[in-house]
Amino acid sequence: MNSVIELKNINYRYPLTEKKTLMNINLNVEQGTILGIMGVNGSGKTTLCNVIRGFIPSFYQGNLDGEVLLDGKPIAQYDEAQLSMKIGYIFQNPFTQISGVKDTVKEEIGYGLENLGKPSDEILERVAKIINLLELEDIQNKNPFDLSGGQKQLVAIGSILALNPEIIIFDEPTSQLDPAGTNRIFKIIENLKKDSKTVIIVEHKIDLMMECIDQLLVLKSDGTQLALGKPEMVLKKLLNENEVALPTAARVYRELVQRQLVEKGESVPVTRADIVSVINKMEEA
Ligand SMILES: Nc1ncnc2c1ncn2[C@@H]1O[C@H](COP(=O)(O)OP(=O)(O)OP(=O)(O)O)[C@@H](O)[C@H]1O
Repeated sequence: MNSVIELKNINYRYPLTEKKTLMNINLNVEQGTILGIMGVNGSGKTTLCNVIRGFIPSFYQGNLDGEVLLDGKPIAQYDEAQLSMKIGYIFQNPFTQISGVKDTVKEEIGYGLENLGKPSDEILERVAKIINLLELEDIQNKNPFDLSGGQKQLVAIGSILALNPEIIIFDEPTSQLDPAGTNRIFKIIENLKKDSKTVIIVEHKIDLMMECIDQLLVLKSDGTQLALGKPEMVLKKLLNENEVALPTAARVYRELVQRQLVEKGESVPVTRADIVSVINKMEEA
């Protein structure tokens, strides 16, 4: 498999701050896989996304050490236009993503394509597809500023998906969404993987995140890397730490092990199906 994103020994300090926000981060994301990032508030998840997108150091400045490679090439060798086409970034705050220059949701979703100079029939076709995918039919003619927070978040996601980037970074994409909207986004993420897209997701709804990720990175509160790897192995490590909250499957498993109802195995259940299978086996025994 091709390594799409590689971070080698990343250390970063924001301007005018004394403490580094990220320390010794090493990461490798293969094409068509989903990386989940977990960590408490302020552990550096958004900062890390900004490093991968190249906003650090170009926009935020500060001191960045280490290497960021995209498709094996240093990120500094890509210009901003190339990066914006290659990597879609869905910001934590959807309000910052709305362009402010379009009067309707459908125009807003097509705005990025328009900037790329795509022909209008292609824009119309792609926008219609996105509206259908995100179920935005009822609000497609509304002004983006007249939308609720959750609706704005869906429009912001739609604007990025319309551009069809190879890599998509979702920084807390469901923070404003109700359960139906949240499920829609996770379905879309699974479909992106089927389309061989590479996805990075930061999400506090960890149970849902566990259902779709291939690799899990956990940041410590001091900005260092606590664990990276297959979720079942990372969660095994987290069982003995109090650094972050565990997903439900792992918490239930830890309780069952502590009560000596199941024997501790090589890996830890990650998904709902995993823990159901542990419980079924326990009942059979
Ligand atoms: N522009 C900035 N200048 C200086 N420090 C910053 C800046 N942006 C973020 N920080 C600091 O960097 C640290 C990491 O912030 P970051 O937003 O990356 O964390 P996070 O893990 O994404 O948090 P959350 O879960 O709350 O979104 C925090 O201590 C924050 O105060």
